[in-house]
Amino acid sequence: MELTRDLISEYLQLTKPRVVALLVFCAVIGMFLAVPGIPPWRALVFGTLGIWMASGSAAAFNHLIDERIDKLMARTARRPLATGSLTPRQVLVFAVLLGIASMLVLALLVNLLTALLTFGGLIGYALVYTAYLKRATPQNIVIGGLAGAIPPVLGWTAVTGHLHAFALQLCLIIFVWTPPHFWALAIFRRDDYARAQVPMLPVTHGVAYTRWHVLFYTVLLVLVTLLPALTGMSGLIYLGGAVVLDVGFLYYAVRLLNPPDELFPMKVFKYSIVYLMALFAFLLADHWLVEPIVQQGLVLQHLS
Ligand code: HEM
Ligand SMILES: CC(C)=CCC/C(C)=C/CC/C(C)=C/COP(=O)(O)OP(=O)(O)O
Repeated sequence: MELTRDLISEYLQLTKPRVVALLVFCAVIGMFLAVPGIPPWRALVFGTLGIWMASGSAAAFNHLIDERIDKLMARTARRPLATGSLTPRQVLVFAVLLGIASMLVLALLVNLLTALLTFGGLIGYALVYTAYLKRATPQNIVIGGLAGAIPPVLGWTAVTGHLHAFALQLCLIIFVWTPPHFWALAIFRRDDYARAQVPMLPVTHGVAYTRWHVLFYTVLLVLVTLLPALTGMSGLIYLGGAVVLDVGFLYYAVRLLNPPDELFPMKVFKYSIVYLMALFAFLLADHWLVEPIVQQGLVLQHLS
């Protein structure tokens, strides 16, 4: 019994459950923003399940491909492959089965476009980012970030069956958010990356250079997060929330140039996660709270 529980927890760890939880949260918000009211239950349930399984499969492939690196880094040394509690064969079988199951769910129970785009995300993260970019260039996470940014688009297409510029705005937000999210952590963990010879920006170009990059992308992020309000996708509730969150991120990014202590980059990293979660929650709150008022207004206009 104890053994089974341990085994389940090892397999669960392969799916990077906390990262994937935020990815899926962003996808679900994409679903809600795509239509007025509650999206059809089929897209909601099977779309969420399929995107969750595909992301978990991509994460398991990442464990498999990164076994050597993960063993060398303190942050990842306790992962199932690094400790030997699972074999590469077990991880491969798990990743392939989860990937196939996700494609079947999405293609048969949601729609083909969502299945294809999700497959793109899976390949983008597991192969393009992990197997190639991560080892090849310090711009790895900028380009590879596209795979992690796609979930709101997947949510949107799961509900509507087609792409929309509004969904691409959400993708752009996560895309630009990824560099400050990751480089803040990479500054703190630079010795890990140096030991494993992974060419992350703080290792190849130094910490000072990376701090300025965090600030540059944070400024870009502030501008990009204004887009939903400027294009009429979202209203004042979103804008108010985004501005407050943006001021917070700018504060952290500027302070990172002269950090008060060694741990400060981790505070920036943690803030980035709260930031994205809250930003997407504001998108949903705005959509839900404003939409009935707009509809009521339209009805009143129609009656008068
Ligand atoms: C190429 C893109 C990305 C890179 C390189 C990256 C990198 C990382 C790394 C190295 C960690 C630490 C993980 C750990 O210690 O287990 C992490 C944590 C995290 N990332 Fe990212 N990330 C990326 C994209 C994303 C995206 C798109 C999301 C969600 C939308 C996300 C959400 C999170 C969350 C929630 C955590 C905290 C996990 C925990 O507390 O265990 N990341 N990220
Ligand atoms: C289908 C679909 C939408 C796929 C999503 C892919 C996915 C799980 C993206 C998460 C990004 C992430 C955790 C990158 C870190 O990898 P890393 O290897 O740099 O970090 P590590 O050192 O912690 O393994």
